[in-house]
Amino acid sequence: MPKVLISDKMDPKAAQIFRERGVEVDEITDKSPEELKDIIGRYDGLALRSSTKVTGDLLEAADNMKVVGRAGIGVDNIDVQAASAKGIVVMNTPFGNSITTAEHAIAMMFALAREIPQADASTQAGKWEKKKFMGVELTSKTLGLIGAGNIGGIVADRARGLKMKVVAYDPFLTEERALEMGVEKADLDTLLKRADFITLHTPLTDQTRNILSKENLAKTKKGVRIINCARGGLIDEAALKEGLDSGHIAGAALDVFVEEPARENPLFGTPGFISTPHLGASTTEAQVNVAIQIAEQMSDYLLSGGVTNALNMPSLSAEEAPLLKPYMALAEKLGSLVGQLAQDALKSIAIETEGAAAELNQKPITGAVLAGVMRAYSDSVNMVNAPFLAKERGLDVREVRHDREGDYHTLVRITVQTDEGDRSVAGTLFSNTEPRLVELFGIKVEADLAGKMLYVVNADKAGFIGRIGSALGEAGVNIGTFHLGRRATGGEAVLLLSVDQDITPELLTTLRGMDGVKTAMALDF
Ligand SMILES: NC(=O)c1ccc[n+]([C@@H]2O[C@H](COP(=O)([O-])OP(=O)(O)OC[C@H]3O[C@@H](n4cnc5c(N)ncnc54)[C@H](O)[C@@H]3O)[C@@H](O)[C@H]2O)c1
Ligand SMILES: O=C(O)CC[C@@H](O)C(=O)O
Repeated sequence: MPKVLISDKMDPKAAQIFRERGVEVDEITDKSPEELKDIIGRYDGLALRSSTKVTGDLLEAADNMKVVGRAGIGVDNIDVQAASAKGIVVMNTPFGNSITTAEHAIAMMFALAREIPQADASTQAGKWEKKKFMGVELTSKTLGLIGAGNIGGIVADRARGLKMKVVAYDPFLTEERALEMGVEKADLDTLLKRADFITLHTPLTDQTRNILSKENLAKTKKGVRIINCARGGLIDEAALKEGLDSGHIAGAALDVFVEEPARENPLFGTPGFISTPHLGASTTEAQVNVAIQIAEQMSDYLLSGGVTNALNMPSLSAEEAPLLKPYMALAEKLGSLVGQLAQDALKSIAIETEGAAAELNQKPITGAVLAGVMRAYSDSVNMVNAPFLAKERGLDVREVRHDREGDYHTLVRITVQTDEGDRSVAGTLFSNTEPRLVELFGIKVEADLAGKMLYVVNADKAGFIGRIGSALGEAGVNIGTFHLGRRATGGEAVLLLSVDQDITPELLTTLRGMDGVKTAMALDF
């Protein structure tokens, strides 16, 4: 009988379902990382919320682990890459707590507008300070929505019901979807300039970390009120405190913090600041939803191999799995490359297969491409829900099979339509197992997409490669592999380098300033 550990406080329904389905279950919460490491080897599955940190170090000791299940949305407490490397499926419950979290953001907005926590504390202290608490109305105010996915969409809907105007910034939001949501699509600077309230609903990624930086906070309207019920790290907390202290920011409500549990924080006690201890998902309804869903999904996988809402694996039958596995790795890498490189809202994606690839079930390949593309924008996307999300957001997805064999015995090509035109990448499998990029925006290359990489587009000029090498060397960045391609001698050339250290924003600025460089970007696979 498979054995599961529930390591965070979870609704009792989860344990009940595991037992009813024939899975043995232990509920052991509040263990230190060392204590957890000592016992993790006994379990086939780990069910958790946000407290347990599933690090590479913990997974090293998880010798029998087959599935890690997050009863919730964000998986930033799970090292998905390390789990995948160990063949452990990671699942989440992408929709179970969305309404609850959206309602928490709206509650925080009301609390800020009317200073309810402060007025409550003052009244209960016997002060009756009627003149002190002069609020603002929400009606007719502009709500700036950063991140217009599941939760952002529900917040927008509720805010419109409150007669607010909603302006949304989300690179993945199409005009059509914005229209359907009744929101105005805007760039970040416009949103910052116009919003009376700003609410954040993005995952924490390299692109969203400090999205409300000191510089961006300075661009906001005087008297703005800010809500974060998504992830700590989206706002520069020190800059937020400065803004509150100076009076530029009238109020801020945080449910999430850079360091959690946030037992101490410089923001505590700042006038205009209110907080909750990561309660976004904490309602009876949401906790029952996510507990039931995760226990059912994990039991299915452990008992019959059925896969639902996995972040690192598509739904597959037992016969297809071995044939499709290398193609899905290729498809996800190509999708991830396109997602990282295309910085505009994508309008359409065409997934073409040639040769051996065209003989296979296209759905898992498409799912893997879409999951790769959208992982740059969302951490709740997976190979199962990616096609559904793409459709919901108005993204046109086309699958084209070509019977002909081209230069390669098997090929997957992805073409995306962006505001800047069509862009296409293609890859093949070496020895039928090893994914390789063979074409990048029309330029022939040959590269493995893995780990940290640097992408540079430059004018093909003598001495350029030496200068790039020196710039990386001076920054202490070691080059692992070096791939080069060009359209024509002296024309546009691309460099794809795998590197051992992080490409810092400072290094990117240096590279972008070099003579001949048109684009320089850090990529991660
Ligand atoms: N406080 C809580 O308890 C709680 C509960 C549930 C979810 N969350 C968090 O809320 C966040 C959103 O959840 P969701 O279900 O709406 O996710 P989602 O994937 O449906 O939506 C995220 C949206 O962010 C957008 N986005 C990505 N990068 C962006 C960028 N650079 N700028 C602007 N937008 C960007 C995506 O395109 C997507 O539309 C997640 O991080 C999740 O972990 C917190
Ligand atoms: O489990 C929780 O309480 C928080 C969950 C939330 O952060 C999520 O990402 O789903």
